[in-house]
Amino acid sequence: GCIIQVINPNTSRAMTETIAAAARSVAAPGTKILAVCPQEGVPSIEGHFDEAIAAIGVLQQVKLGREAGVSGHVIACFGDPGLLAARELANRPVIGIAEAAMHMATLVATRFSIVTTLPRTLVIARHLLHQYGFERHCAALHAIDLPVLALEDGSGLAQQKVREQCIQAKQQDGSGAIVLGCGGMADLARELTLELGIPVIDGVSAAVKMIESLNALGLSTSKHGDLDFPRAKPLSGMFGSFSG
Ligand SMILES: O=C(O)C[C@H]1NC(=O)NC1=O
Repeated sequence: GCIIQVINPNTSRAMTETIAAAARSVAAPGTKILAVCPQEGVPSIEGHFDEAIAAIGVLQQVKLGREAGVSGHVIACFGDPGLLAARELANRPVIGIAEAAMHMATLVATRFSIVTTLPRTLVIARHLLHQYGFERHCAALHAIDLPVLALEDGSGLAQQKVREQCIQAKQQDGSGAIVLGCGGMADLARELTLELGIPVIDGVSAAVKMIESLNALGLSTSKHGDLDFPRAKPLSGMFGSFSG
């Protein structure tokens, strides 16, 4: 069996549990999910500053996962923070939930919509569409205009807003699939797919199955070229723990 490390880059334990449950719901019988989050950092990731802080925690967790011998790593935040840096550190596959969900959407529809949290994070999704080459596949992006942790406040308001945005996207965007733009929405995909009759895709579960596929194909992060391990050099202060 194999172990897949699923990293919630924010420090919200409730969201880590939501993410872990989504990962476990699709994991193959022989796959163990190791759900983690950084010891220190940001409680939610809602912009460029938060992403920069969260990326350090992602790298610390990837290093721990590599030392524990995990068979792959999932970065369970829709901004995929630290993705390429993590691939330099890792010897196994590293997949972000945004790229995973976007890839899956292109396999079932010619165009997809994205539903995320705060309007200010729409630009992050746009940057990823450009980076991954999916701009022409994305018909529209929507935000529920609630903070990320509203998904964990127990009121159900954020979940209702996600549902409303998905219904609007299905009716207005001309897209055949919808990508959920937050790790905290991971538990909503199955029910929304059934209720709305359109593929609603969660990147956490998509990424877990992609890691299992890469493992089954004997494929892992290429260490030939720019994703080779970082060049050795003395790292000072808090970064010393990355040395060696
Ligand atoms: O960008 C967002 O809205 C969602 C993103 N932030 C976060 O803390 N986890 C996420 O998936």
